[in-house]
Amino acid sequence: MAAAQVSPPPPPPPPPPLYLGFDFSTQQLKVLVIDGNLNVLHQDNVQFDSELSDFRTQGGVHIHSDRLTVTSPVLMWVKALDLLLDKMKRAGFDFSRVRALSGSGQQHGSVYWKRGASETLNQLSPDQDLFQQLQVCVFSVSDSPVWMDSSSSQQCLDLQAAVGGALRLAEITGSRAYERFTGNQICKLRQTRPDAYQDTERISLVSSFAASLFLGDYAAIDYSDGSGMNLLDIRTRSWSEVCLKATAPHLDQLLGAPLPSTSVLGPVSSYFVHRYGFSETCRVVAFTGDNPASLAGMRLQQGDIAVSLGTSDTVFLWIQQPRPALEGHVFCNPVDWQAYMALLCFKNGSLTRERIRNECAGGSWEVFSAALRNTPLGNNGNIGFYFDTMEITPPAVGVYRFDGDDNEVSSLSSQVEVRALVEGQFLSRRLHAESLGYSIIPGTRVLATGGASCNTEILQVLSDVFNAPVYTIDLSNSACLGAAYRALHGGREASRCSSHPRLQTWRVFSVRVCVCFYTTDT
Ligand SMILES: Nc1ncnc2c1ncn2[C@@H]1O[C@H](COP(=O)(O)OP(=O)(O)O)[C@@H](O)[C@H]1O
Ligand SMILES: O=C(CO)[C@@H](O)[C@H](O)COP(=O)(O)O
Repeated sequence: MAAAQVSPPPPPPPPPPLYLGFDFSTQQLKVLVIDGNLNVLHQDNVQFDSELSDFRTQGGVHIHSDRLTVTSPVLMWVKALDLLLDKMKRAGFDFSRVRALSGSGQQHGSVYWKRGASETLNQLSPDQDLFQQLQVCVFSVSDSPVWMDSSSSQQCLDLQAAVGGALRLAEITGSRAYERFTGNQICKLRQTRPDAYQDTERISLVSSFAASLFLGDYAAIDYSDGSGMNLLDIRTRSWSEVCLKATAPHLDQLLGAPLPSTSVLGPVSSYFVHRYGFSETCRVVAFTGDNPASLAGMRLQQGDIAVSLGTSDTVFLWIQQPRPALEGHVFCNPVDWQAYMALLCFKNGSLTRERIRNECAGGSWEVFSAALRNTPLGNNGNIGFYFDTMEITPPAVGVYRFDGDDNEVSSLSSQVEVRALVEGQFLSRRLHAESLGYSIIPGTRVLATGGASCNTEILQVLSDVFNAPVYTIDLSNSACLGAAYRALHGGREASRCSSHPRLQTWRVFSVRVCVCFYTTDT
């Protein structure tokens, strides 16, 4: 008699796919993992100063002796990626489940690939880490200029003169000439280091540099981060001939063609497949700037104002039509290619708060927060404006303190100084936003993110000064989250859908008392 046929049990379903978002920001490299239901499953980071101390950065950068030039070692970013992926591997992370990855980078910074570098990128051996293979002969400039740099004033003046003035430049590129914007940095490099420039075969932004590592090939610059270069025509979304010509000959060949921020660039390079076990089908979605990625991560809606408290403080919002001005920036929108985002950037943000914390609160955020709790809203009229380094908005430097009678004073008591700083910072964010026409009206939501947004006392001051409720989500690195969302949606419009579950997790800080606003010219 024939034995009864027992069919084997069905194979277990494959584990659900995952999506990675990276953020190459000023002080650290971060990663965040989500599943297809947008649940955050894992987060990790590498701090540049402490975990890569051989590079001797402070706050992720080197400030040069002229106090204007600010750079970061490009190999530090490469080594940070080795370290982060090794940490994840050691923690047992299953890279084979990653269906797509994307990322963001601090805006405006530039990376210069040496002639022949693309071959090295194409032929990476999985037996060695990226740092070992990229440390020689791959970068023509080892110290990348970053967003904190303000050493290209002459190049800014020249560019504005060449295109017909500051407002004309703003009409084309979304911004008047700014020192940190990449085109002016490229122009300065060409003039001051012609040999290094001649030896360059490709120029990337920090975001497209990071995407290139994953792709094993040069990644395109996306429209949104490309808007921070003073080179892209934000309406035609192509390089502006007049700006290119004024910056460097044949620059378009060094930059490659820009692409929509939602582009899928291709599969991850075989290096990552063999070294970490990524699937060959894992896709790399275009990387973008950290502020554009935050806009995606915070799911900004029309009328919302986002305040990012990272290394820089930024204020940004989603806009439908560009209205470039002499202050602030208009970038192409990273989520909806027909829309735009407006942004103001303040250089003296977290690092200035850290200085005052060190001087007035013994280096403790807890003591700093207690000072905010123990001082009254409005600070009895005491106020301060702290521009430790040349500010971007407004272009000013120095520390200015005023007492309740509006007299300039040289010092304030510790607790009063803490409140004077934070109120002064947020007052400036509000005044500059309003002077550009961003209205804070009943119903406006202020959405806070970035490292300092974990501090509830700071958020309370933000709410009081903006006279509006401030919302946060339960994690402060919205750039990473936005990058993971962008990976998940793989360039699809769906990333704009408003019925997002994370909206349920916003926490609100409400206005305590209607603030009596200061009158000041700053
Ligand atoms: N508890 C806190 N209170 C205020 N600020 C904080 C707190 N924790 C971290 N920060 C600030 O967050 C900053 C880093 O923010 P983050 O968004 O991670 O920066 P970036 O993305 O630019 O590297 C630090 O410089 C620090 O001053
Ligand atoms: O220059 C700008 C925006 O224009 C900065 O916001 C940089 O993008 C750096 O971002 P963080 O590291 O401070 O988040």
